Amino acid sequence: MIKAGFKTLSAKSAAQLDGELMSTGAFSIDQLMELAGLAVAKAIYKQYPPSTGTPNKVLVLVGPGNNGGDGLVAARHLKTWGSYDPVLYYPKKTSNQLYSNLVKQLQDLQVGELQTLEEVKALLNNKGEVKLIIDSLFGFSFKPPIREPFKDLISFLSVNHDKIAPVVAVDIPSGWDVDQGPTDIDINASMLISLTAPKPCAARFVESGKDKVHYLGGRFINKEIAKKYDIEDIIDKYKNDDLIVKL
Ligand SMILES: NC(=O)C1=CN([C@@H]2O[C@H](COP(=O)(O)OP(=O)(O)OC[C@H]3O[C@@H](n4cnc5c(N)ncnc54)[C@H](O)[C@@H]3O)[C@@H](O)[C@H]2O)[C@H](O)CC1
Ligand SMILES: [K+]
Repeated sequence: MIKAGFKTLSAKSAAQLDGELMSTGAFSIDQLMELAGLAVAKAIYKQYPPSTGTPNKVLVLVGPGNNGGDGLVAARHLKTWGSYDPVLYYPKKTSNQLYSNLVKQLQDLQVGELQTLEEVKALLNNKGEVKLIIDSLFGFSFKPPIREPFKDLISFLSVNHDKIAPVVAVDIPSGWDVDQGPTDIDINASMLISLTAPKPCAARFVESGKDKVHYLGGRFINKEIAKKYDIEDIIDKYKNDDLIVKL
């Protein structure tokens, strides 16, 4: 599908491609998530380079699925690089070993965690403290309408978007329909990092304002798979050793 000058992958195709990579492609989810999260951190560093002095506080909103996992990996890289200070809000944890490992790695790096939505709101109301918000709540498996506590969280971000830090959406602006785009709840992202290939809602994101910034990351598919899913044009945007590309 071509929209806004780039080819897109529907929610259904994205899930199918993901499954194919991890079956016949012989990738593990850990590998894909590491590359996806690294791309998120790299794109953030490029678009929002840290200011000197105290590490820049980044609020990482972590959802219950793999989109949340990408956020946890990105948080680790940002913390390791030293000039960012990520803090997590991860209200619906799973007991899956992959996630407990990612959380343990962050705890070992002294990455803090907020326990309640009230704490999140209080932190964001403290004007200027948080420099960036990572939206790793929902990706291509999200099905509207949104449930709590995420609805309250995104509504707060939406209502206060002109007073708080910019939101960087991982793969999908959370709350949006993957194929249709905006719903009645808008996280008001300033930047979107599409993983593997943009989904149809990315076209709506780009059209929603001239300041919207769009990156591509998650460089893990070969030419054969790109051809099968008709996304060769988008994959060809990477040059040499690029891990991310600004679209
Ligand atoms: N190949 C790739 O591109 C890779 C992408 N990655 C990332 O993974 C997500 C997709 O992950 P998945 O686990 O399939 O799902 P989500 O994270 O989107 O969310 C599922 C999660 O959310 C719950 N949920 C769904 N709808 C709602 C709702 N209306 N309200 C509340 N909760 C909802 C659902 O129950 C699940 O718990 C992709 O976008 C990329 O970011 C991989 O990291 C690497 C490979
Ligand atoms: K997201």
